[in-house]
Amino acid sequence: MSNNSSTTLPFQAEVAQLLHLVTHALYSNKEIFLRELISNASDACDKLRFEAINNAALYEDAPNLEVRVSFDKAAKTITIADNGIGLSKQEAIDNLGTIAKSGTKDFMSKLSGDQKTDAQLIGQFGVGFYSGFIVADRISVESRRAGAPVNEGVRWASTGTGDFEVADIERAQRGTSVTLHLREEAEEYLNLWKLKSVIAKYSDHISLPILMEAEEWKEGENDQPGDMVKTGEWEPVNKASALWARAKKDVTKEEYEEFYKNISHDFEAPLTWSHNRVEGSTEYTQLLYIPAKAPMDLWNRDKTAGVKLYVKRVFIMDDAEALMPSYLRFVKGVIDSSDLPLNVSRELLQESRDVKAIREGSTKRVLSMLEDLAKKEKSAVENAAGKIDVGSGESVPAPEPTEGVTDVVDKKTDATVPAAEAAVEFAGGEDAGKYAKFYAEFGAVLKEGLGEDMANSARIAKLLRFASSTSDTVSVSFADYKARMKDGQEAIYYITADTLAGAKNSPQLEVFKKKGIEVLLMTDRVDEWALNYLHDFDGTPLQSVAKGAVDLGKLQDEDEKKAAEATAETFKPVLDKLKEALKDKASDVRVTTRLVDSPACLVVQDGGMSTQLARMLKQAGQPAPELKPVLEVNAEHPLVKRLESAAHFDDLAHILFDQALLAEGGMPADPAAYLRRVNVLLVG
Ligand SMILES: Nc1ncnc2c1ncn2[C@@H]1O[C@H](COP(=O)(O)OP(=O)(O)OP(=O)(O)O)[C@@H](O)[C@H]1O
Repeated sequence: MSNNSSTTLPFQAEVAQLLHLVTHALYSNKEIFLRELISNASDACDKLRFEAINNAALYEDAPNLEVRVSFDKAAKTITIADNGIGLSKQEAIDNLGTIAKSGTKDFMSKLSGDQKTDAQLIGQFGVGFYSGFIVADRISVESRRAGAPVNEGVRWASTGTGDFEVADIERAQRGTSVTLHLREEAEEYLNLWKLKSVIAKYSDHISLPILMEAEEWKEGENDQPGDMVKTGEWEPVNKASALWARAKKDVTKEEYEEFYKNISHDFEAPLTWSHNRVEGSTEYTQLLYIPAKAPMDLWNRDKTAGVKLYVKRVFIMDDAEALMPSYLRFVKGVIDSSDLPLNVSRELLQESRDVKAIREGSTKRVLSMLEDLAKKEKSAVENAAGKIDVGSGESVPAPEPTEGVTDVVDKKTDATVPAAEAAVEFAGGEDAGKYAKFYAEFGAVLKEGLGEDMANSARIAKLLRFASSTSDTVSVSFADYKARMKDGQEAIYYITADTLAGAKNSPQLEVFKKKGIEVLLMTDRVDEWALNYLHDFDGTPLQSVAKGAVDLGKLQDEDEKKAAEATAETFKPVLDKLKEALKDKASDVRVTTRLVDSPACLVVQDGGMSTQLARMLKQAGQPAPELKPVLEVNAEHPLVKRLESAAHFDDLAHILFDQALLAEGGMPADPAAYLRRVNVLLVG
């Protein structure tokens, strides 16, 4: 293609769709365009700095990286220019005409047409460059990639409708300048003060200098009114120091929150954060945030990373798994190491012992943040209940000594205050309810840690919360449960089911209810899998009430046991007949004491896969073993008693089995046969 020739290309379909939405849904939040474009400019400078580690020539004759924001009142334009890595023509076509993000289709399908919820979603998705079209009806970009010849510049222009134009240009400066031709409604931004205040609000933490041309007042001549005129001097308008590198006392709550919004694309403030300088064999600064809301791609395995690794302020990578285990994939933030080598490949870094140490340290830090939130919540609840437990060390234990960690300055989430003081401070304060909020959003993800992070599984177990037969809200910890255990109770009992109602009304629970024994109700899909990895809590075994024979240990009195054995004996002939009738479905049939109101239930062998998990695997198209559960019958139940003299023994036997299956949310293997049998009995 010869110089100056211009080509028109269509946007990828998703871009065209997104552009339409962006301009409409984000209109009430239009000033974010400046944040997005400055953030791109800063990323481009980070990329140059990284590439220049091995190729200093890329700096050409301009080693000072910076972003310049300017405006032209007469032409009604704003320009954001950087001297970063720049774009080649092909990169401009690829990056400014398509959306390369994974999960784009999924995201598009979630949009509802409701502006408010869509705005939230789009915000999370990160519209980046395209946000310019909220305020501009035309954008032109001029760029040259660092190191490329002057005649390999590119101009990209679009009105943000169906297509864009690209042309070859000559461009002396490396880097990119983005010029927004403002819509009439956005002309308020043609004002130094306005632009400065938006930059201060959103981009103060950007570590590069953001420069604007200074203005001064000039008196009018010949009776003309005076005006502000540009002086030709460029002045920094941001603090230009990486926020995480500043001392805690110099960073306000608002700045921390704004930085979070910037790196996460979240509209909502985070629940909490922790900012520390870690000293020891590996030295680094960590600024880690817990979001208040789950992103829509929380379940997307190859989602974009939340934690970025810098080495001495140079952005290196955001490989999620290398920095944070997958069960903490909701964490956002920055880690800046002062002693990792800068000039090694990303692949090598992922293998590095230092990176592993950083990952371990950061995992521990996140767990302490969560423990902290949980403690604050507990003391708030206790105080609300009038149990002021100041400084007992119970509600707010002293912070664990973390070797080699120095607090950068004062406290935020890091409990550097003595326990007693902390308990008073937390009582019912703004932290009340935060852990519950966290748990509702991310509890199911956290549970994956039981299987994924054995080293921390005891800490993770303490952070888990469940509903129980005495509490519908997901608020019961294993420790709460243990504190309420009955004298002589030897296990923590739980049941897994698809729904809370299913769990609560499960026949397996009947004897526990009768005896007033609490049972934890687990309804997350991940529970069954995660619980496989947790055999006990603090020395007390965990026991599924749907597995193995019911064993209430010392809670079952001798008389009951004797009576049950006697019933089993007299009932033996019926049991044998039942076994024979159900030999294809049940691995065994036995009399149980676990039922009170129901005639029968299904259990699996101890250590076996539950019927619920097998069902889930099947639904997910995974191979699942054909399970033959044990049918347990309640010999006191009238329906079971009728078996002895039943004319339709076989039908009744199958009905008992299928009903037990239905009661736990399963489906008879042959529903039509089930109905036929019920009908035979109804008319008979
Ligand atoms: N000033 C710039 N200099 C160089 N490349 C840029 C610049 N602005 C954008 N780009 C390129 O265009 C791509 C798309 O930008 P866009 O803002 O849409 O998304 P992003 O920055 O990748 O993602 P996000 O905004 O979610 O962080 C960028 O990844 C980058 O490659």
